[in-house]
Amino acid sequence: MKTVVIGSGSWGTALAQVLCDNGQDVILYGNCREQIEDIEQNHRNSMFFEDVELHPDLHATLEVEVVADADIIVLSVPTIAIESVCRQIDPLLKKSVIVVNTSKGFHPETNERISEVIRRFISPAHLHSVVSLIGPSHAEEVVIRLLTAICAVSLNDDDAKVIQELFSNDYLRVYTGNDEIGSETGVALKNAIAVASGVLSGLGYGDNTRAALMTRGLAEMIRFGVAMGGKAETFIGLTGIGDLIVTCSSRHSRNFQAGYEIGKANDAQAFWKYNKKTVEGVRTAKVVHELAEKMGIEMPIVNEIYSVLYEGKDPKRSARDLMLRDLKPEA
Ligand SMILES: NC(=O)C1=CN([C@@H]2O[C@H](COP(=O)(O)OP(=O)(O)OC[C@H]3O[C@@H](n4cnc5c(N)ncnc54)[C@H](OP(=O)(O)O)[C@@H]3O)[C@@H](O)[C@H]2O)C=CC1
Ligand SMILES: O=C(CO)COP(=O)(O)O
Repeated sequence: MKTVVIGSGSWGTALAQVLCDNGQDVILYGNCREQIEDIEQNHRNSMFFEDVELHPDLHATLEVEVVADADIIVLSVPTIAIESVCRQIDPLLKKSVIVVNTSKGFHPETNERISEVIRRFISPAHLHSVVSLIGPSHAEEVVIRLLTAICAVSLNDDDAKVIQELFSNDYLRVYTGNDEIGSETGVALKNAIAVASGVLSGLGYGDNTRAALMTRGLAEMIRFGVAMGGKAETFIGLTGIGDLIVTCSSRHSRNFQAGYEIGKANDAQAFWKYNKKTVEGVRTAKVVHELAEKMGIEMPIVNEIYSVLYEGKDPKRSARDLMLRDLKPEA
């Protein structure tokens, strides 16, 4: 089976290397010449992994036509690019493929989950199924083969198993799941909570604060995910609490890092002016804030991070307002 990974950024490179390690037929497609040439000529992707030497059999190309004879297509681009990539590849496909989504977030305008976007823009004749391969997995650690566990989530159980077997090895353990709504809302929302975690650290708060944020953030993730149609128990798995833990407490997380800078400056202006990295939680905070307001779901942390990012609210005041909300039981 031939796999094409689309997106030569950090996650696409790390996942393509996993498949090389597993002896699979894989090629990485990207639209950035510098990244592709670096991989092909130097076995490195220095823009993302400074000193990591990549698998010698990892090949990368600027030619999107490689998707034509693929059996499996892995999408590793930011959520804002998912629609355009699907539109670009659909006319090129010659087989019915499994599309593996690895992005975490929602469509920036329609607020759809990413599996829904893929089903809308890849024609049924070309789409065998969608599998989301998601969970706690910083690319910086997977690329140096540190032990990691994630989940292949799909409405098609057989294809979830295909993807599980394709990617599993002695450093990457892949579970399967079928709660697409719960898992995809979980991995999206944890990014917004991770921005808040960074803000609180940047403001100088400590471990107690982070534990409180993660616990109450999880409560919001469950409330929102269940209202969208997901199962509560999914949120105590890898695509819920697992991904929340790794993103809220890791120096690798770009969501955490962005929040940290905002907290340190006690202001989000510099983030909007200078950030060039993929920080999915920022858009997710907006999508979830809007959806939750429409559906009447109580999301105090997401609403505060939305106010900091989009309404210029002072982060310190946001933290204080969260502490001084009406007192209530923990539920
Ligand atoms: N990094 C990680 O540890 C993990 C990331 N994810 C998720 O994976 C998704 C991708 O993130 P990540 O790899 O980190 O992001 P990066 O910013 O590291 O890389 C994104 C890559 O996608 C490329 N790209 C953007 N638009 C297109 C397009 N239209 N066609 C082809 N390539 C395109 C970018 O190219 P260019 O540089 O030219 O813009 C870049 O190479 C996100 O949703 C993220 O949440 C999930 C798990 C782990
Ligand atoms: O999703 C991730 C880890 O599971 C990556 O997190 P960041 O996008 O915050 O770096």
